Formats: sequence, structure tokens, C-alpha cells
Amino acid sequence: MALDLIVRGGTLVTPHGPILADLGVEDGRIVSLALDVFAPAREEIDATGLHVFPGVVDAHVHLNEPGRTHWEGFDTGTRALAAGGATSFLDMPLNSSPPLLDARAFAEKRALGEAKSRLDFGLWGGLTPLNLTELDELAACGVIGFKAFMSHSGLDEFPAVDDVTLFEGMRAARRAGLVVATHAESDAFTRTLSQVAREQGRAGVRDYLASRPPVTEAEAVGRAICFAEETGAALHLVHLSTARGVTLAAEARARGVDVTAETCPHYLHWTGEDVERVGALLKCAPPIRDAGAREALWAALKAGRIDTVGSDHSPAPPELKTGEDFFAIWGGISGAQSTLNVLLDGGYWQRDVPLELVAAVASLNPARRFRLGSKGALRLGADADLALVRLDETFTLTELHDRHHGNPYRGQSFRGRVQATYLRGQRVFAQTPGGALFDESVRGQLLRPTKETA
Ligand SMILES: NC(=O)N[C@H]1NC(=O)NC1=O
Ligand SMILES: [Zn+2]
Ligand SMILES: [Zn+2]
Repeated sequence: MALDLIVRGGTLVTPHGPILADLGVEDGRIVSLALDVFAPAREEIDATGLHVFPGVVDAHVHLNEPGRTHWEGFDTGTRALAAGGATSFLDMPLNSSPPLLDARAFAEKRALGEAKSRLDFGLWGGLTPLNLTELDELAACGVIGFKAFMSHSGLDEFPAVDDVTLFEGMRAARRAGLVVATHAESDAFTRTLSQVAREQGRAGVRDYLASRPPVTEAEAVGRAICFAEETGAALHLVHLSTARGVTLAAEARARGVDVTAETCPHYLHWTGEDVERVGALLKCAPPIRDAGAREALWAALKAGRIDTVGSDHSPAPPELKTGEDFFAIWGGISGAQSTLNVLLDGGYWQRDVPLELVAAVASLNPARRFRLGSKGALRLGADADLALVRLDETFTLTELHDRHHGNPYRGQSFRGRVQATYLRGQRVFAQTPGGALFDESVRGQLLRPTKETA
């Protein structure tokens, strides 16, 4: 019987390291991994000279649909993701409007995703003081987990949790067997420091950065860990901007707390000086820090203490990314397209991060943490989600696929370029001499966490 697809002669980035082998696909799944796959196939790809990565599993994006599709949406957002080698993603409960706080909002977003997403997707539910009573129902719908903000989210319709809400939410999440993800910045610090700066008329880039000092993150991380330890809930700390936050997570894990740590490409790629130079396109929360903090994050990643790297792709229209008052500008970076570029250039090429570790933080670990059974690795039986990469090609990123192209990575030079992306054996993206090519017929499916295993 003929296979659907054979990827021949590539270097497969497996969890055990790179191996030169062929990969056979049948019904969207990987059915053979061998030095030579002999079976006939309907389609063959010559991957000689290419590395085959498992498709990136971006566990942290804001595609903002419904309600803020003019900021970003499933169509353009998944173009950017696919061009960056991603094959699945987990969408945050904000900045869609309404935010995903109940079963009705889940159904609406799910239908839009199934109609428009080019990639497989899971949906985060929100955990806010408004919807504590909805968590069981959201779990039944199939949310990936619950996302809470410990400081202002930027949108009043998605209020931050107070301590009791976070604690009670963790108890509910534990009962449902789901992860709680926290945006861990202390509201007390960020609120007071930004208020004082603005009252004094200090509203520049450096004033903003200084209004969210590292202790803001450390304190909130410590508090979230304390609640997770007490409730037994699984905690995922998103977008850690400091190695101190990562260390707090590692210490807690060592004493048995179920906690994982995410960082983002922007904390690995940029510094505060870049924010001063580039401006609003690099405004985010927590803020980008200095070069020393960046190196400490890379060291933590290399030591295996960072579990996942997610883009926190959160773009906004150009008019929200400009202005004299840096505090008033939308916080969020458009990064969905460049996660693998940052990990390969900054990690593999510049800092000797092994390829299997790149694949672990980008694909395997998020798939495991969020129980996406068929995702995350090149192994028999897994979905044939592939990113074909020419590892030694240096290129300048000029063609951006997010909605507004208000993208700080434009013009950045990277070594390691995605040539094509396959979702369950179907090509969704290809880099051609004439530019990017997207296959318009491929649609993603909803991902739900698989049953818990011991
Ligand atoms: N609402 C939203 O997307 N917020 C994100 N943006 C950012 O810079 N940090 C976040 O948490
Ligand atoms: Zn956040
Ligand atoms: Zn986010």
C-alpha cells in the first residue's frame, strides 16, 4: 500500500538528537522513521540538506478573535505562525471580545477557529473574579487550562485576580485536572510605580521599564507558587522575564510543586537599549530587561530549567502602538513568526543550544505540559506536523504575515530559515523564490487535553 508522503534524506530532530532518516506519513500520522523508507508514496519531498523539526507548539498567542479581529485574527495570525514553523497553538482568553470566560464564548471562538485557523488550536479559558463559577463548565468544554492576570491585563473586561480568586481558581483547576497559567507581576508594584511616574510627568521608555522592576515578577511568582503548593494545582508561569523567576520555579519543582516556566523570544533576543531605540513595537509586560538578564535567561534555558518558549504574540493596530506617553501605548509584541528563528540563531548558532533542546522548549514540552497527545515530537504514531528548516541559511526577515506588520523583527537577520511547514502531512506554508506560499485548503482542528496519565 502506498504512503501519502515520504520526506526523504532530511536530518530529523528527534527528542534523542538529530538523525539522518526518512519519514513516512499515512493519514496525517508518522508511520515510518527509517534510514530508507522503501514503500511507494503519492508524494515525496527531497529534504536533503534540510533539518526536519517537529512543528512548533506555541502555547501562548493572542489572536483576538472574535471582537478584535482588526488587531489580529485566526487567518493572519496563523499565517504568521505557519511561516515560523508552527503547526499548533494555544489561544489566550483575551484579547478577544468577549473574553473567553464561559461556555458560550468558548463555542463562539471554537467555531471561528474551525472555520479560519490554518493550524490546530487549543483554547485557554480565563480565570478572573467574574467567572469563578464557570470554571467547571469551561473544563467540560475542553479548555487547555485557565489563564489569570495578577496585574492589570490592559483590558478592563479581563480583570486581574485577587489572591482569594487565584487560590480558589487553583482549587477548581486541580479538581478539573487542568493547569493554571499566571501572568505574574505584582499589581501593588506596577500600579503604584506607574502612577507615581505618570504623576511626575515621567512617561518615557526608561520610566516605563523602571515601573516594572524585576522584584515585581519575583514577588508574584513566589505568591503563585505558594498557592500552587497549598492547593496542589499545576502552575504554568508564562513569559518569565528574569532568571530569578525561573530559579524560583526550579526550586519549587525540586520540592514537589507541579510548576513549569515559560519565557518568550523577545526576552531572549532584545534588551532595554533596543526598546529605547525601537520604541513602541517592543513595549510589553513584563518589560524587556538588560543584556545581563538576557544572558541569564539563555543560561537557564541551556541548563534545561525553562520548560517552554511561547511567543506571547499580542499585536495591535498601528494607532495603538504610537504616542508620546509610553505608559498609554498597547503592551504586546508581534512575534508569532519568529520564535524558531530566535531559538536557532540566538540559541543554536550563537550559544550552542543543542537542536533537541530547541525542539523541546518549542514543541515537545508544551505538547506534554498541555497534554496534546499527538503533538510535539517526531515519533511513530504522532501527527506529521513538520517544520523543514535550512539551518545554515542566513536571511533578513522582510516578509511578515501578521495583520499589521507592525513587527519589531522586521529587518532582523537570522541564521536558520523555515522552508516549509506541514500540518498532519499537508503543506500549509512554503518559502519559494517568489515569496511565501500558503495552502488555502488546510484547516486546523480543536485540540483538547487528553486524559491525565499517572
Ligand atoms: N492583553 C495582552 O495581550 N497582554 C500581553 N501583552 C503583553 O505585553 N503582556 C501581556 O500579558
Ligand atoms: Zn501576560
Ligand atoms: Zn500573553
